[in-house]
This record gives sequence, structure tokens and C-alpha cells, in this order.
Amino acid sequence: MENYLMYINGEWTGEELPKMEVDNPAVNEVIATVPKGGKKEAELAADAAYAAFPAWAALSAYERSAYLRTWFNLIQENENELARTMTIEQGKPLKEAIGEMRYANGFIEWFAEEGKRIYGETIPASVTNKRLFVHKQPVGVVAAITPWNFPAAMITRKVAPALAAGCTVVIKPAKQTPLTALKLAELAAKAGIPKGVINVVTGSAKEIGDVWLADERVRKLTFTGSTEVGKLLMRGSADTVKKVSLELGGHAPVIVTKNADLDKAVEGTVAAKFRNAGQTCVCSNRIYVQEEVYEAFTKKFTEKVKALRIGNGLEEGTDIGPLIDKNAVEKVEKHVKDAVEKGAKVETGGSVKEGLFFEPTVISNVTDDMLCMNEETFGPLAPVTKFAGIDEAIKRANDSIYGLAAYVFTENISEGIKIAEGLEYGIVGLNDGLPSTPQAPFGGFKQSGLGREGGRYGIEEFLEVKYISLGL
Ligand SMILES: NC(=O)C1=CN([C@@H]2O[C@H](COP(=O)(O)OP(=O)(O)OC[C@H]3O[C@@H](n4cnc5c(N)ncnc54)[C@H](OP(=O)(O)O)[C@@H]3O)[C@@H](O)[C@H]2O)C=CC1
Ligand SMILES: O=C(O)CCCC(=O)O
Repeated sequence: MENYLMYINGEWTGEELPKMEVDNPAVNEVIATVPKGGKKEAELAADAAYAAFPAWAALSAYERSAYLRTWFNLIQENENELARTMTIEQGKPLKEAIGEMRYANGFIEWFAEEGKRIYGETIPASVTNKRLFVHKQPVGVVAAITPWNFPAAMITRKVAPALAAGCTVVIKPAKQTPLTALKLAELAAKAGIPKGVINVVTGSAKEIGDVWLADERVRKLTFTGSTEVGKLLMRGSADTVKKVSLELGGHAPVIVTKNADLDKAVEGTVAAKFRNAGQTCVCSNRIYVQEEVYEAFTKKFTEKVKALRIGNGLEEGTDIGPLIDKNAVEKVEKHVKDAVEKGAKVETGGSVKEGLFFEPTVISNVTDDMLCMNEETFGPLAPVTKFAGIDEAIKRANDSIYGLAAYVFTENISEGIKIAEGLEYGIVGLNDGLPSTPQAPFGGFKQSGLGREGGRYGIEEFLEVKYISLGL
């Protein structure tokens, strides 16, 4: 078992602190410890990021890009080891962990280039003796608080654009998955990224978060996690009027119309639903199928789900790993029980296999009053229900406090566009179960969050707009 340290101001530190254990959820074994940092470590990290900011911001975009590119290369070289660490601390199958490492590194690659395209503007003045310019400048020190479900990508999706824009960062990874974060920091150090530019603090979420929220020097908060904690952080940012980006919960609907290619719809829905054992905020939670194809879709979908293999993520051929903890398992159990009590039929799965492993589950005859149709399940439960017309499907799909991702399957392009335009969601996969990619905007409507990550939108979140009026 390894005792990891945290990374503050270019130093590995925290040896003297109490330790927090990190488990492997597949075998319920402690695999490592990290220091339990708190107020003092959060302050030291903010001091370091603040001190490093002027020199980092003063580099040219090309110089910052070169650092990011070196970091990217090192991550690529160490992809297998990073993925293994991720599987061991998070549980996802190794093939998904490798996929996540590439996705995560894709943000570094993308933003290393995008930092070179932070364009300003000149505006025609209304008088002849003035010239009006718009510049963009880095916002300053950024606090990034990240979840356990994507231990690498949720860090790089925030840190890469922040660094490319000229910001410095303090990071608090989730307590379940700090090891991947610390290994990424180790490679950033190897890449020569100057001390203080990236800092990773492990420990008490509330103590660390409260310090950064209250710190006037932390000018931006970027968070991925539950809507509940997102709201707390948004409130906590008010006193220092920080810029805030939030990627919160989702409750993604899938709409399969009678014009869908059912094989494509089944494949896309399985991909959207069972990625990371259903523990993704863009995972589909509700599957609406037009009545003409309801039986056929449910049959094909169930067959495909039955073939998914549960197991330790390190074993070859595993499709579904364990859930992150006991609470996660209990939530899925609660949703299945509630649905069955209200009349749902279990087509496959429905119970715990062992430990934290929950069987991939399909339920049919689902109605809108069931918990699973309203609350984020965050597990491998796929509820299927029937609809008559397109307007009904759009209305039911939009009947949610969330608005992150939605999916539509149809071969009729006009119908597809009409549905996509009617959906109150930030991301729509039209015949695509996996729309996330570094060069596109990721983010939600309504209570799914604020701001966008990824693509050219993602870097704007780390920039201030400065208007300069020049009198001739
Ligand atoms: N949008 C998404 O991608 C995610 C959504 N979720 C949803 O949230 C549910 C609960 O998951 P959970 O892990 O508890 O999510 P949380 O929102 O609690 O955790 C996300 C991050 O926020 C930190 N955090 C928690 N409380 C505070 C606080 N008061 N101040 C500062 N930081 C804080 C956590 O730290 P620590 O780990 O140390 O507690 C973690 O780093 C899931 O079942 C799922 O429905 C969860 C994860 C990701
Ligand atoms: O917020 C999440 O659940 C992680 C993001 C997954 C993705 O980028 O597709």
C-alpha cells in the first residue's frame, strides 16, 4: 500500500497529516492513503497559485502551449499506468479507463492549441478621435472541485483551458479518486510546469472548499458534481463575486421514434446508459419509445443488456464494474423497488450480484410517477416507457429540473431536428449515444449547471473581457 502526498507549490507535502484511505471498490480493499488536508493546506495552495499567477500569465500563449504539449506527451506515454490506477480506485473497466485517459488528454491537446486563438476585437467608434479595443485576460486563480466518476477528464477539462488562458489552479479531487489526480500532477511537474501553477489538495471537502470560497484572490470556481453541492458552492461564491462554472446532475431522456433504425438505437442507448456502470451525468435515465416499435426495441435492448459482462475492471472482457460505494448501490435498489411496486416489469437484472456490483437492469411498463423517472439513478438501471406522438415525447422529456444531455434516435432527419430543437437540454445526441468530445461544448440548461466546458466556449470561462478606449 502506498502513502501518497499532496502537491502544493511544487512540493510533495502532508506527511505529518492524518491519512484518508482510498479503496478499490471491486474488492473492497484499501489500496492507498492520502493526507487529510484542511484549512492550512488550502490556504498554502491558494498562496502558491496567487504567487505563480503573474509569471504564468505573462508567458506567451505559445510558451504555455509548449508546457501543455509536454504534459500531454507524458500522459500519453504513461496512459496504461494512469488507466490502471483509475480502474483500481474508481472501478470502471480498464478499456473505459484507457478511453477516459485519451479523452482527458484530448482536452490538454485541444486547449494547448486553443490558447493561441484568444482573439480580441476592434470596435468602430462613433467619433473620429477614438479607437476602441477589446482584450481578453486570464481571470486569475481558479479553484477546481472535481468528482469521482471521471477522475482524469474532469480535471483536464478544467485545468487545460485554465492554464492555456494564463490562469493558475488549486484542485480538490473527490475523496474516492485522488490518486489519478496526484499522478496527473506528478506528470505536470515532470513537464516542467512551474511551481504553484497546479496545486492538488486532498482532504476535508468542506474545510478546503470554504477557504477557497472566502478567498478574494480565488477569482473563479469550476465544479463538477451533485446539484446539491453545486448550489452550496454557488451561494458560497456570492460574497466574493467569483465567476462560477457548474456541471451538475442530469436526467437524460432518450427518444426512440418509429422511424429509428432499431439496431442503431439499441447500440446508442446501451452506450449512453451503461458507460461507467451508469455513473455519468450524461447517462440516459429515461427511455421513451414510440408505441409502434416499443415491443421490438425493448426485446432487442434487453438482449444486448443481458450480454454485458459484470466483473472486476482489470479483468479482460468486463463491461460493467462495481458502483462507487454502498450508497450508490442502495440508490439503485431503491429505484428498482419503487418501480416494481408501482407496476414496472423487470426484463433483466434487478439486483446486486455481489459486493458493489449491480446487475445491468432493464425495466419496462414504466410510468412517469416512478422515482427513476424523476431522480438521477447514477447506476445501471434503464427504464423503458411508451409514447404515442412526438409532441408528447418532447413534453415528457422536458418535464425535469435538469437539462444536461438528451438523445434522439430517428432516421427521419426533419423529425430529428424538430425534436432536438424542442428539447431543453445543453447536449443532444442525434443518433449518437456518445456525443462528448474535447472540441465541443459540454454543459447544461436549468439546474444542470452554468457555463460550458470543452471547445472554444470552454476557454472563455477562464477569461475576463477588457475594453480599452483610446483617445487620439
Ligand atoms: N455531475 C456529475 O458528474 C456528478 C454527479 N454526481 C451526483 O451526485 C451524487 C452524489 O455524489 P457525490 O460524490 O456525493 O457528489 P458531490 O457533489 O458531493 O462531490 C463532488 C465533489 O464536491 C466535493 N464536495 C462535497 N461537498 C463539498 C463542500 N461542502 N464544499 C466543497 N466541496 C465539496 C466532493 O468532495 P469529497 O469527495 O471529498 O466529498 C467532490 O470533490 C451522485 O450519486 C450523483 O447523482 C456525483 C458525481 C459526479
Ligand atoms: O459529468 C460527468 O458525469 C462526466 C462527464 C462525462 C462526459 O464528459 O461525457
